[in-house]
Amino acid sequence: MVCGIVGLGLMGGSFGLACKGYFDKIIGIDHNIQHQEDALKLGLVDEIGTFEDLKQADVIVLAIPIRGIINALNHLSKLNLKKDSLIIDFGSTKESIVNECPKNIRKNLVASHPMAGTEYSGPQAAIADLYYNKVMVVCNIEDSGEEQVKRAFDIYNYLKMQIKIMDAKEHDRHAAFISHMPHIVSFSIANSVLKQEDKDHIVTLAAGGFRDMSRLAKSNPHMWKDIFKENKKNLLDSIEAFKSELKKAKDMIENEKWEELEEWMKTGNQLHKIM
Ligand SMILES: NC(=O)C1=CN([C@@H]2O[C@H](COP(=O)(O)OP(=O)(O)OC[C@H]3O[C@@H](n4cnc5c(N)ncnc54)[C@H](O)[C@@H]3O)[C@@H](O)[C@H]2O)C=CC1
Ligand SMILES: O=C(O)C(=O)Cc1ccc(O)cc1
Repeated sequence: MVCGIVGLGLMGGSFGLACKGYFDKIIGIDHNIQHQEDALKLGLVDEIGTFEDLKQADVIVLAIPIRGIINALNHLSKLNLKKDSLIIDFGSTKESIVNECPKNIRKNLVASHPMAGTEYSGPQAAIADLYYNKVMVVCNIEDSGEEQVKRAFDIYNYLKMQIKIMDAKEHDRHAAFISHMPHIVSFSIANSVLKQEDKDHIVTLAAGGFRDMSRLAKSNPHMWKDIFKENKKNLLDSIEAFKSELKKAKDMIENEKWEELEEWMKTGNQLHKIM
């Protein structure tokens, strides 16, 4: 079986590494020549190709930013793909992808979101066990072909992933609160500390907590701009919810409601009991 991976960065590269034993051949496509060379050197794919080569692919993986995925789907809809080929996308939002997928290839697409990743990007960031034991959210499977869903699930099982089925609109709402807003908060922490503090004090006083809270601020701004743009409405709601908690904390501190503040923190302690 032949696989074509579009986007040889963290997600596409890691998929290539992990699926070596599943496919007979993996063709990699990337618009960045350096990334093509790195992907070959790192053994993420067997060869570098073009969109035309995807005509021979049984499985096509789109691991590029969301608008790029939608453009690629439009491009694929005009190619003479194998009849039952499976197209998987790894976009972090799902509603625009399922809504804007051209009708003639909608059955080929199994819209997926791996709840796995890191703050690093590019082929050098690829790791073989990125997907191992992680959740793969699959959206609106009723619009995908039966054969395609079966094949996608077989690949996810091969990767030892836990499959969860979700409606795309609901997925985007939940992802805004649980994944996207925390990234905004981390960037806000990084920017506010950079404005207030100098390098020496940051290095001296950065303990584990600060490193944990600011880790996501290392993430790729280009990729995240796309995610925030696609999920604008839900993201704004999640920022409002966060602002309201921050204001509550500020008011309790200002008015010296220390007992109330302690209770509020005890509520926050509950989160990690369910994860
Ligand atoms: N980074 C993460 O932790 C996660 C990312 N995702 C999603 O996966 C997708 C890929 O993300 P990453 O692998 O992290 O990004 P990345 O930046 O590491 O890799 C993307 C690769 O695609 C190439 N590329 C971009 N646009 C292209 C195009 N139009 N045609 C050909 N090549 C193109 C880039 O040169 C780069 O090599 C994004 O949609 C992202 O939202 C999903 C889950 C986790
Ligand atoms: O680095 C982390 O902890 C992440 O949260 C990575 C991540 C980024 C984007 C996604 O859509 C899913 C996971």
